[in-house]
Amino acid sequence: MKFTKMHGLGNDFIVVNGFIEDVRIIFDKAAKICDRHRGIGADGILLVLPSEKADLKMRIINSDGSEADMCGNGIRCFARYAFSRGLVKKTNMTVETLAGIIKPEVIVKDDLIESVRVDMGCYSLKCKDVPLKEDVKEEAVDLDIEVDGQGFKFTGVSMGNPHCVIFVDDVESFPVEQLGPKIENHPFFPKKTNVEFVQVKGRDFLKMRVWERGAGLTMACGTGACASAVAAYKKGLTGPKVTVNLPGGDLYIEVEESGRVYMTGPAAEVYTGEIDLNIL
Ligand SMILES: N[C@@H](CCC[C@H](N)C(=O)O)C(=O)O
Repeated sequence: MKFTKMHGLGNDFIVVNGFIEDVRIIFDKAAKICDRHRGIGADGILLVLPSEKADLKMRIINSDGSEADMCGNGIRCFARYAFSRGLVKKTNMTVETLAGIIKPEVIVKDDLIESVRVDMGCYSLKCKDVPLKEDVKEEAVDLDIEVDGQGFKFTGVSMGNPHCVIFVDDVESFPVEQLGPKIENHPFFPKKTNVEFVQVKGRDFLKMRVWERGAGLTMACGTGACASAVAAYKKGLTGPKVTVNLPGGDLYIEVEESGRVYMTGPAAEVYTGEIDLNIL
């Protein structure tokens, strides 16, 4: 199987072109392919597929083999891959995902791809959309959760995939690896959840670390950055446009009154390779 290794702020992916590869076997082998010691190694796999509803379809498989509805860093890599290989000829494209049609735009300057701006669709704070086990409130803002005997306030956000955003005083020293997996698997979240720990540094600046559903600690999460920006804005902690600083770098997020969210950031290609999946 031929593949391309890409990343968005260090959130890394194995991209496979489903127009030329038989991708069916990948679902069973995903965890082995993503293993950093015995496989290629990545936070996830992106499948490039034909679509009847959009220019292309993207499927996302987490490093534990589970399928995700959406991936923010992934869609920027996907758009760069599709544009640079001529699968889509225009800089604006539509991509079918399990979270609906997402619209990335490749930003080209001096013949080089500088960044990708993505219309991520609309967020939802409704408990049933996040989803939360119980429909406790009209909006999932400032709900209580207890882990390891400690209580936290969280905001549940759907960006097509589930997010639990927790504001903390000092994100650098926060025990993300200890509490992240417990919140990911907390009974509140029937489909599990991505978990963002966020420090407000200013009206237009957030610092965030993430524990991802199905992938654990990653250097960045695009949908997580969008969910954090939404939660901060809804709580009045920031304005609608923020830079979100993650361990892998910065993303720029804009939240519109309509609920539509835009994300801008880089996407990089690292190398192409070929692997015999029978040996895994
Ligand atoms: N890293 C991604 C999110 C990938 C999917 C996520 N782990 C899930 O299961 O929802 C991003 O950049 O958004």
